[in-house]
Amino acid sequence: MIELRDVSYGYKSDLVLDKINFEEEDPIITCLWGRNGAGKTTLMKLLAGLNQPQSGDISVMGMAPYNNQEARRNICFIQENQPFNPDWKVRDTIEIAKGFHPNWRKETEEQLLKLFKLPLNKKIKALSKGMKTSLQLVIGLASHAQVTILDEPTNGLDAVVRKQLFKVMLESYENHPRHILLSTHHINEIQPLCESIAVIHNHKILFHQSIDDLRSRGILLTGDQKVINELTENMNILEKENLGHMCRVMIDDLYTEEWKRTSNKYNVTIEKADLQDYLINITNDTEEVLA
Ligand SMILES: Nc1ncnc2c1ncn2[C@@H]1O[C@H](COP(=O)(O)OP(=O)(O)OP(=O)(O)O)[C@@H](O)[C@H]1O
Repeated sequence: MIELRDVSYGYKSDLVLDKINFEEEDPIITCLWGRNGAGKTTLMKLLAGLNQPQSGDISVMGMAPYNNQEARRNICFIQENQPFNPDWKVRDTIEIAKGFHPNWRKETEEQLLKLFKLPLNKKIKALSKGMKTSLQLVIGLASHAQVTILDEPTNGLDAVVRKQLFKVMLESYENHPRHILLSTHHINEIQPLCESIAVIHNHKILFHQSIDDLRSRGILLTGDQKVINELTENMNILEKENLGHMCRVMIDDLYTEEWKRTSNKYNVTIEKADLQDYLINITNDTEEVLA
């Protein structure tokens, strides 16, 4: 459905994406995770055909998206600050968006409008941040575009609405599978939705894998420093904190039954590391983490 081959892109002399490769063959919900400025929006704009790669090839449903109206009919890209006309009403904005998306589904539109309680007669400039995000989501999801790209889709939404939104999004995806790419830097809230995750770091796709596999990575061990040092020798230590003669470390390994047995044997406490903390640590290039 989407494919990027050796794609590079930068702004003036700043390289953002360096010969990246990324592919999703089937309908799937993918989370694109990266730290601030990692290049998530840049990648999304390339996929949406708003920018042209400086080298490499992009294919969306078999077509290069840049400057290609036919390819763009398959794509709905909702940016973080969607440039809606501030003087349009919510109702008009939805009507105009409909014209760009041949797969538009009225029932998804109505379901989401009800969920968000959006005031149809209000002008864009009079909407709160959460209302603007809600409007973007109505368009993004009701478009039923084969490739739906949502940049930071939950900004400004409260916890209750976010939960309901995820339910609607999953139902809509299950009834009408399509590729949904969501960017975030808060994986914990979005991970129940996603089947795969791609992490951008240092201009590259650091990894792209199933979210289930990622969930089992990252272990926290707490215990006597000497014992922990021996247990973790030659391991990739992501974080270390000394607490008197005790210490607590995060290691990059699978949280397995074997690790549980080992920690029990050596009187060391073992916990599964929080996913967001794990991602932050594996994308932390500063030396002090390991001090
Ligand atoms: N129009 C632009 N002109 C110049 N530099 C830009 C432009 N847009 C983005 N950049 C730079 O490109 C890099 C990647 O930005 P991008 O917005 O793609 O990252 P991001 O992962 O979406 O970040 P965030 O999570 O903070 O939204 C950053 O260093 C940013 O400053």
